[in-house]
Amino acid sequence: MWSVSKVYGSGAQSVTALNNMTTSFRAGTFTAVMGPSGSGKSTLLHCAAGLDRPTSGKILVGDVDLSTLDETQLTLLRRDRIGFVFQSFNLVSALTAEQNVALPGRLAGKAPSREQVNAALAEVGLARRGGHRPSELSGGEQQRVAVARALISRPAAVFADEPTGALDTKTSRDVLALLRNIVDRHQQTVIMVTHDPSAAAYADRVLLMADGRVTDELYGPFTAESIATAMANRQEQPC
Ligand SMILES: Nc1ncnc2c1ncn2[C@@H]1O[C@H](COP(=O)(O)OP(=O)(O)OP(=O)(O)O)[C@@H](O)[C@H]1O
Repeated sequence: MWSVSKVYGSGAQSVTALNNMTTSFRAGTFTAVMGPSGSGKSTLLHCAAGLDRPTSGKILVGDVDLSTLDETQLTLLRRDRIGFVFQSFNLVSALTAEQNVALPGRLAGKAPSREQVNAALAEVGLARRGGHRPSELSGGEQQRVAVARALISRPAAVFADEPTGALDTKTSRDVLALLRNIVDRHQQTVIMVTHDPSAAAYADRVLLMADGRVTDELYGPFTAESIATAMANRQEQPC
């Protein structure tokens, strides 16, 4: 994305969520996006994933300039090339876990086989829960169904917004290991917003944001401590 700005509202009420931001996400890598509340992390994710349009600037997914796409084309691009693991934006409540996992493929006219669906659910440890609806699953299990859905359609990029925010430590580690796995084994690209240094430690790179811009980039391998220390040091620096 190049020189991207996103302004919500207008006049005195306007909020600049992204301020001339330029960055890129290399294919087959795992990036964590961190920064204080309100720094623009979710807005970055939504714009980069084609869920929202920037006010100005250019966003390329592969060689496609998102601003040249109409709503239908944008929907198709999201369906075919992008996976989402969002807390608030997850599963279709009327469908079973199996049906949720199969849904993107079915919508794209490439319905996965029962074996593929079962293999994806087994990979996230839910082999026996395929017949259950989201309301019958815990938060962590629902999140793992969302990861299975991202695994099965093999989108080029997977966007995750606080994917472990509501999970306990053990379940968080499982979900993060799954995200790491889709990068290492399948060369998919993962972009994850998190507040948690131990979640960010699974990434190859950490983007630190403040006031709608990238203020720093850190490169792994990381530990939770190394990220926490780097963030604390930057906060202490005078502006
Ligand atoms: N729909 C909206 N209308 C008006 N302002 C908005 C809207 N969405 C976000 N903002 C504002 O844009 C700024 C960036 O928001 P964003 O959600 O991207 O931050 P964030 O870094 O993800 O924050 P958090 O860590 O709290 O989730 C904030 O000041 C927020 O209040």
